[in-house]
Amino acid sequence: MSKLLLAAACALIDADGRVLLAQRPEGKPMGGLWEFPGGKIADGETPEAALARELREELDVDVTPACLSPIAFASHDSGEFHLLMPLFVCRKWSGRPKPLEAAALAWVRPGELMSYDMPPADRPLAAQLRDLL
Ligand SMILES: Nc1nc2c([nH]c(=O)n2[C@@H]2O[C@H](COP(=O)(O)OP(=O)(O)OP(=O)(O)O)[C@@H](O)[C@H]2O)c(=O)[nH]1
Repeated sequence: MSKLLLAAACALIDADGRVLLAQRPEGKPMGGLWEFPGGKIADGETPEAALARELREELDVDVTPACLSPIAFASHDSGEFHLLMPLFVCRKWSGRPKPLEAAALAWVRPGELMSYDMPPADRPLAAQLRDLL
């Protein structure tokens, strides 16, 4: 098996039930694709702490671990590494999301999630999220 890569991702859900997607910048692997905000879990970090850090760095929003609910996970082999990534949902945060690292942000209705071009690991997650919301 390729090396395990641990990451964590979060679906922020707004009051209208829309999901926040972030577009990966061109020049990064999978540039241009739409993903859930998040990133790699550092050594010694919990998934929740990694997400709180990443959401602050990427979006300038603050979340508390108590507001993060895990709903699904991706287990996907890219050839180069095997990604293991829990997906959390979060309905309560502080701050207004800004694209500090993403090329763009989009608030997406659950029924439209599958029309966004996403990394392969995300497609089953998006389908589960759509069915859940
Ligand atoms: N954040 C995030 N990463 C994802 C998703 N789907 C997916 O395959 N990944 C992969 O998970 C890994 C971690 O993501 P990342 O590149 O955002 O992590 P990071 O911010 O720590 O990266 P960097 O510091 O190397 O730029 C990457 O290989 C990324 O391609 C997703 O929905 N959200």
